[in-house]
Amino acid sequence: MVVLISNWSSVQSLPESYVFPPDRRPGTHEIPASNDIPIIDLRKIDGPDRSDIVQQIITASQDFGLFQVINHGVSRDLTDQTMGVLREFFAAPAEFKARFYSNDLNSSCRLYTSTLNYENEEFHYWRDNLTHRCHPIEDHIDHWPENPLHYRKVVAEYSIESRKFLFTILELICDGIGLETGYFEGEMSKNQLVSVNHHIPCPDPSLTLGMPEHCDPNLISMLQQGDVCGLQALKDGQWIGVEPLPGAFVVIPGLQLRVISNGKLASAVHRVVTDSKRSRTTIGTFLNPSNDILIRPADGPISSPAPVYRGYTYKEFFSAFTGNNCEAESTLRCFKL
Ligand SMILES: O=C(O)CCC(=O)C(=O)O
Ligand SMILES: [Fe+2]
Repeated sequence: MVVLISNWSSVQSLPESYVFPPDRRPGTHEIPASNDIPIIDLRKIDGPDRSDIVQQIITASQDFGLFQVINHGVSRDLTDQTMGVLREFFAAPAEFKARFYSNDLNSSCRLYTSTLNYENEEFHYWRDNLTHRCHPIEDHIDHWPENPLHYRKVVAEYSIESRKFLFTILELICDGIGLETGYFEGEMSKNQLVSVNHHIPCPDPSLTLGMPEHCDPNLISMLQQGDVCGLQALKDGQWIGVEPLPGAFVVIPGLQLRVISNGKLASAVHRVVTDSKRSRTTIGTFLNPSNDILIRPADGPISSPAPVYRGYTYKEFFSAFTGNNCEAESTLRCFKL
């Protein structure tokens, strides 16, 4: 069994297998958190300001492919409790965590380190990951950790609330790009994952990464960052830091939104750098289409004058994505008309 980094009690120097080739290292140049990343306030979503909020979301998705959301309606109590039980999970004894070790994409709960391809990868990423399948909850919850106390109850409530939040954002996007209400319901968003990244303090953040540069291949993602910096997004060829705002969610439209919007919405390229002093835990919630659903640019003005991608099943897309080393542009080229 692979050794999780969360099982290491103290690491004085970066093991060789985590040292990236020089051209792929993040380096020592400090990347500050950017004030430019749009922050969308949902407080007035039910009043006359709704159309303004819709416009802010569309502009942020076009310009950055990523934005932060405050006053999103998920209680601080719940986000804090969820972070609490997940951090306790990673602090638990190695023997307890070993029960969840798996790299099977279909398992209801899987724990692994670096990537699912640990055995064959050239170098490792500085992270452990625990992914829960969570929709419908009753199909999966019995396979989630049962410790610490209330773990299942808290993570289940979080997954329900985060799903509601993502549907609120998707409805606003529907309004903004002229799709009928409910376009993203059903098979389009059938599979939901709560994916937790945990990074222990890293002896040399300049030499390694917590997650590679990537776009999310799914429909849409949200992230609860905790309070340690690490997420960076690529904007106009430069990396910019995404500030961990207390209580905020980061939203990242996935590549499926890019295709459905006929290329009008962007999906930010992002990566995770490590921290030398503090451990970092983040909670991602991903909505994914079901494997056999047909994805294509939506009908209507959004696809005018003509669709630029052909239709495909999500299964086909995902297989092209992994076949293209999870690189967004080369994957999308396979579906360009
Ligand atoms: O942990 C983070 O800050 C980002 C995670 C992420 O990009 C992902 O899981 O796809
Ligand atoms: Fe991501």
